[in-house]
Amino acid sequence: MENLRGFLLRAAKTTPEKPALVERSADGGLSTLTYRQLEDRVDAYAADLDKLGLDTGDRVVLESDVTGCAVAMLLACATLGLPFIPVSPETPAKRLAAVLDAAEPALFARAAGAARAAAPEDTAGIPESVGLVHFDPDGVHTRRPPLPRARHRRRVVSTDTAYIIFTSGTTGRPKGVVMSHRAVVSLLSALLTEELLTPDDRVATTSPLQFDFALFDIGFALGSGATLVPVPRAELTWPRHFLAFLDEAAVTHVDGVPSIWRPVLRHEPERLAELSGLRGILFTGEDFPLPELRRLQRLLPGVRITNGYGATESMACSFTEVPSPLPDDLERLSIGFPLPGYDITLIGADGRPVEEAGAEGQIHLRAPSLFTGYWDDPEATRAALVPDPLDPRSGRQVLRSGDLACRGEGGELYFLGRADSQVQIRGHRVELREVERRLLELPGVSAAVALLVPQEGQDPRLLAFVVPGREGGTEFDAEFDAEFDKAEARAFCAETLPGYMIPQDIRAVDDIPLTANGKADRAALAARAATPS
Ligand SMILES: Nc1ncnc2c1ncn2[C@@H]1O[C@H](COS(=O)(=O)NC(=O)C[C@H](N)c2ccccc2)[C@@H](O)[C@H]1O
Repeated sequence: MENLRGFLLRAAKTTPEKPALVERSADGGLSTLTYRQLEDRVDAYAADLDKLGLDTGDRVVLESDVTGCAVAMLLACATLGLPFIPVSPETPAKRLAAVLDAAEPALFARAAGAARAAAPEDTAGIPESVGLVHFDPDGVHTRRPPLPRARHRRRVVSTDTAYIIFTSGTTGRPKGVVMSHRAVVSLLSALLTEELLTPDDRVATTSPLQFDFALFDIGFALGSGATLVPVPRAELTWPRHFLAFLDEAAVTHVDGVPSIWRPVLRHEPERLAELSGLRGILFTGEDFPLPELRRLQRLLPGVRITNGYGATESMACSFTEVPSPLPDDLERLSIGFPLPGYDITLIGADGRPVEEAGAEGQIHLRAPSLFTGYWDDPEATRAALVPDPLDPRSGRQVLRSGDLACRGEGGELYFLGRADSQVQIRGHRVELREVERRLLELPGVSAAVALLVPQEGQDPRLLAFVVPGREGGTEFDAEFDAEFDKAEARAFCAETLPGYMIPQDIRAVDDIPLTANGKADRAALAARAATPS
């Protein structure tokens, strides 16, 4: 029976004494949780939760960083058929309120020791109707029991909801991506065939629990019988501490979005090169700027770098090894081919399948891990889960991804950007990623973001921000800013881009503001752009 708990705790039967998690302990050392200890904690939590009288399908908001207790709590929820909704302790109160309002959970489970748990009225922001518990290595502690409810306890089946990830939908109302046990287990099982991990691997995970990259890492590591090593946020943001932690925990793999490497590449390239035990790096979520990727490869020759592509609505769909070394003339990374048992059709603007190489189409995904739908939003669901364009009468649905792609000569896929990021300037379609790619070819630039800032009654302004990154990097070298010649940069763009795609303003910045999940925060850049440079 496909259930997240069964799949993630398989190793408890075969190698119970192996470490499932290695994490920073309160005394500053490292603590280990074996698969048996993890399973015992899952069962203890499940017994405590069961006493609260929740019903199959009742939602549990799980507020925590990625820790052994959080993994045990989400597996306890999976055991009882309680969909969990992961949120980070840093989630702003307003956003948390929006998620609680949409999800109407029965219970709020807060990691003891988290900042908000220490607050005097830590029930603030949690509606009276929602129960509140704290959890720690000793168990689940009830602060406020959930309201009594009619119970229709039933068996948990594989199509039941394992979790709901609320993404900050562009419209402001958070969209809840509902994922079933079967969907998650099928993705993780398909991934096992890629043999990216062995049971001896120690996988550092760097994403917040609210990002499905963290849930993927938990499933990827534990499903492989390997060891999960959560990197504390406080240590992730300091390059020296980050590298020291990876070394101390003898990490063999590091999973994270591209931006986690920017500070390390700039401030500690030498120490990075000394990481001896590293075998693999996996990134996802957005393009990895090629200048930074080349430097990472040069510093870590022999480390396999994998480009994971996909959306929360299917968790993932392709994993492609980055060529090593990257050919000098390589312009963009491929997102390769879908996992075994997955299939992608590119659909053109005319609604017909795109066959020829180089032609652009929207990714439509056939997969066993498609999401159930958006929580309480049938309209958004219908827009994303559409009839199979190749077989409309079959009743089968495919994910209309919103991503554009084309195929190379060998059939491999290239991500071309979001369909909704197609922007128009003076009636011309602007491909923001084309602008970014050209800026990345400018000597001394290591990252670039292009964006359109709408203007009242006028054409929107095309702006760009670039991050300096010399070989061997140093602090934000002031002379870069002084010498960074905007006119020269614009002329450089003009050599290959049509006039309407040349940024009207290009600014050198020390860093790119990031979203909670570590992606470039274009909204923050647009706001920054509004202030005179
Ligand atoms: N490798 C990429 N290059 C370039 N743009 C990308 C890429 N992976 C996504 N994206 C973009 O990010 C969107 C999905 O964003 S998301 O729903 O927050 N999901 C993720 O970012 C992570 C994803 N669920 C995942 C988790 C774990 C393993 C693999 C993939 C995609 O539609 C793409 O636009």
